[in-house]
Amino acid sequence: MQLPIKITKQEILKIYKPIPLNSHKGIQGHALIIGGSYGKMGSVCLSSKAAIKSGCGLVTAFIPKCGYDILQISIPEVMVLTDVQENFITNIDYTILPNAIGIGIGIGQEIETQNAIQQLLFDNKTPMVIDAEALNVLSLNPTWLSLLQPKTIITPHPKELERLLGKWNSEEEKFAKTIEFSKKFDVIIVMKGAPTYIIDRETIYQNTTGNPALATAGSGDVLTGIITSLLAQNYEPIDAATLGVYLHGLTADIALPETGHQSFIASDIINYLGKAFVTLEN
Ligand SMILES: NC(=O)C1=CN([C@@H]2O[C@H](COP(=O)(O)OP(=O)(O)OC[C@H]3O[C@@H](n4cnc5c(N)ncnc54)[C@H](OP(=O)(O)O)[C@@H]3O)[C@@H](O)[C@H]2O)[C@@H](O)CC1
Ligand SMILES: Nc1ncnc2c1ncn2[C@@H]1O[C@H](COP(=O)(O)OP(=O)(O)O)[C@@H](O)[C@H]1O
Ligand SMILES: [Mg+2]
Repeated sequence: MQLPIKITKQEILKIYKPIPLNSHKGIQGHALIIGGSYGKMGSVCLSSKAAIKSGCGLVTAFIPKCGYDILQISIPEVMVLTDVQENFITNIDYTILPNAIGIGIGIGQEIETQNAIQQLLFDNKTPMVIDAEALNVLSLNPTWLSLLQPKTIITPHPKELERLLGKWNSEEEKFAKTIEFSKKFDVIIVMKGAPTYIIDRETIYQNTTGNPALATAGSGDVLTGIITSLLAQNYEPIDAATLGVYLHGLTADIALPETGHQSFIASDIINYLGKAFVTLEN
């Protein structure tokens, strides 16, 4: 196994692209966040707000009907498309042309939702981030993994990773299985944890930012929004993954003196994104 490449500020500055002075929302990228179900609309609010706060020009959320008012009132900057069903997603039908898709947060595992995910994977050619219950749906239907476009980014926490790979008996075996999976399906795996590692075939990246303040509900949903936004802005998938993970952790490091570990919540990741981006301009 190769030694991990540390994701430091020095490495990040090699890939970070400041926003051009003459940019406008039409060329800053359009991110589509697909997720949500009854009782889990907060995850989509967090993810789509994180996306619009990470530099893309437009964000659309595709959600079940029950989330319409919630989304529109929580984040007026985000556009909303709804499924025909009230409480969960059954048919992912849209006519917009997003530059990146983030799917899975709060989406649930209803059989109709599983079928809708399969249909999207059949049709989709857009760069994609797959998280949360969309990963569990892939674990339940492993043959669908062959539908993923090359360099799709998946962002499992340890339990989601275990559902995809099966159990491991040591850290070494976990990395070996993850590398094998990345090679087999040509996907980038963000192995969330403390620290987070990113696996791109045999290359391993190790994040250097973040702290236990991030151990709070919704912090992964926010990460999905950030990475999807960067993908929509035309970052290469591996660069979107490393920059996204670095900025996500950095928000918690910057916030810590003010919030402590305890009072930092997922919305604070979004609140501190601006300060995290500013460190890359100096
Ligand atoms: N406000 C909202 O709308 C929110 C909505 N959300 C949405 O809810 C959906 C379900 O997501 P989820 O991750 O809570 O459920 P699930 O996959 O069963 O994992 C839980 C189990 O996994 C484990 N585990 C997790 N992390 C681990 C670690 N670091 N290290 C080790 N183990 C770890 C741990 O298992 P245990 O250790 O207890 O066996 C834990 O009990 C999803 O769609 C998400 O987007 C949430 O984001 C919250 C805010
Ligand atoms: N102790 C910790 N140190 C650093 N990062 C952490 C720690 N605990 C959690 N995180 C980060 O928080 C995020 C949690 O993601 P996830 O479990 O998917 O949360 P949720 O599904 O509630 O949004 C991951 O990015 C993970 O790396
Ligand atoms: Mg999660």
